Amino acid sequence: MEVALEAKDAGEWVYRGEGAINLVLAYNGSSPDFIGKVLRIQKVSRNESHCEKCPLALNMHECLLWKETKNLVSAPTREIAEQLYVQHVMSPLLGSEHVDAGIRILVSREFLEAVEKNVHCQRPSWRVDAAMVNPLCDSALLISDHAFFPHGILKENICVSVEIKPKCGFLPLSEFIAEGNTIKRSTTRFKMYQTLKLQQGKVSEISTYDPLDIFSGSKDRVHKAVKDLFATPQNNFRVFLNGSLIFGGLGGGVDSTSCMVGKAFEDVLKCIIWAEDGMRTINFLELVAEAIFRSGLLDRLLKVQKLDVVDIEGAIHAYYDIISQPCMVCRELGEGKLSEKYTSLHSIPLNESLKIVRDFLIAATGKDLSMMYCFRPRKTGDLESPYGGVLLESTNQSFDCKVVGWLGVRFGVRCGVWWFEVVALMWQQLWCLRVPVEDEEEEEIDGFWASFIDLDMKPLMKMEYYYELDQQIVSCYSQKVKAQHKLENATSIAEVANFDQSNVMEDAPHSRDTAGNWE
Ligand SMILES: O=P(O)(O)O[C@@H]1[C@@H](OP(=O)(O)O)[C@H](OP(=O)(O)O)[C@H](O)[C@H](OP(=O)(O)O)[C@H]1OP(=O)(O)O
Ligand SMILES: Nc1ncnc2c1ncn2[C@@H]1O[C@H](COP(=O)(O)OP(=O)(O)OP(=O)(O)O)[C@@H](O)[C@H]1O
Ligand SMILES: [Zn+2]
Repeated sequence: MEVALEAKDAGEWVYRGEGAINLVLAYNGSSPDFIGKVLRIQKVSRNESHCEKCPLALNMHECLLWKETKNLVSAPTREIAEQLYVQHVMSPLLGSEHVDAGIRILVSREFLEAVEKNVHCQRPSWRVDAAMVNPLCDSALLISDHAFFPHGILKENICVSVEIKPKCGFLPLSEFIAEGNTIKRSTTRFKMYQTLKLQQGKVSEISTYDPLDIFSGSKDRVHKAVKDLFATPQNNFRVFLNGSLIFGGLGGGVDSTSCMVGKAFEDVLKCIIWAEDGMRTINFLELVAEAIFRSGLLDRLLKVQKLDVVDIEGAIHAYYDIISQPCMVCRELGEGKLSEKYTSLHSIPLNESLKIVRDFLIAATGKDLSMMYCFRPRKTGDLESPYGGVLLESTNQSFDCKVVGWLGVRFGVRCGVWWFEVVALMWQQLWCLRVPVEDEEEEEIDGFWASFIDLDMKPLMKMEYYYELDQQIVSCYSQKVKAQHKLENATSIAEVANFDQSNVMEDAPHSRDTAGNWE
């Protein structure tokens, strides 16, 4: 592989966003090889005393775990293994038409250092404090820029894209959930985690978003989810206009840099939603909900997430068997409390333990990925679009059907007289775009373009962390519920007055009573 990017190229790459592990740059130059692409560069934590070259390939136990997946264990570096994981594990599960595993290209150290300098002031400060571009990585991932419609980043086109990180969309049923953690069966991890995040200062307010709504399959609940995401975007909702963030936080988490709010967002939507003032945001959110609902993408995603059948409280036991270490969880429970179900989990064949943990980690990728939906209005009078379109004769407004068909529907609602005309046209177009896929299912690809991003393989060594975090989340939330009950039941005014909620929250529980409930 020849070095593709040198220091002189750094100026053509602009900051797009970042997560905990990667920094993403969009291409702003004129090379046909890079137009329509983003570059995903690995970061390194500032806490690490020295930068390492990108870590070597999978460790021994990971090789055991992924041995059945084509070429994964023989990959010379972890980065290549990760790319193969997207290609051979996640893409078949989520649909190859919605996943781009990307290609790796060589980058020089000088390129990475120049990029680090160039983007420094655009990065959220807490992300800067936490990590920097790893200058010792010699390659980066080149992926399709999902903020734009495929096959055409034409300067004159307007493209609005929406990024959603839906998180875990189901309540666990696992028999391995401890009695004291029963609350997990009725309250989402997302909701419980909000309490802990607030306490740790990772978010500034509790999100109103409920992942069960977006995965519900009910149009009204999907619409509610989108409105809630808009109200509390955190790192779950972002909107880009031609690749520039116009709504949501750049780095996620506590950073709530809403680049545009209220009137400003309403105004910027003028270029895509042709409705009267005060109605554009509402219409836009309905458009997004409609796209999510019709895409069916979340049904696929939910299946992937549900590969986690036994929950971390079951998978952790299988993990210790894989790494051939004594199980810390069973040890902590002690002889007296050790349930038969855990001991039987330790006596299953290794292949079954491997499957449990493998499926758990695939599901973990599914619970952390994001989706990008892309919308584009058609230029007035342009009937040559490769995507087919709808012409609203009354206003002479055309829509690229693959992108914004549903805008037409909303427009009809607002302007009653055009309603029937638009709906009739829409159905004709949508029907044309239904395509048969394997196993005779029908998949709808109408109205927008949708892709999955951030499909990283989760390291096996994160299992203990997952277990600890899960316990912490439940314990913190249980404590809050208990405190609320106490408050509700307080009979005397003095008791209410003396109640100091912040003390309760700061004093996060770490022990259980004899029934296994959090104290
Ligand atoms: O555990 P969670 O649910 O907090 O997920 C982590 C995410 O936190 P979130 O709650 O979405 O803000 C977290 O996102 P942020 O850094 O908070 O934006 C990462 O996505 C992390 O994955 P990785 O370490 O980058 O591979 C995610 O870790 P994984 O659990 O997916 O390994
Ligand atoms: N292919 C893409 N097209 C457009 N934008 C992208 C693409 N990939 C990533 N981004 C943007 O860059 C941001 C960071 O990317 P990504 O989520 O892959 O980073 P990460 O460090 O792996 O995240 P996490 O902390 O969730 O693990 C995304 O939130 C998204 O806004
Ligand atoms: Zn055990």
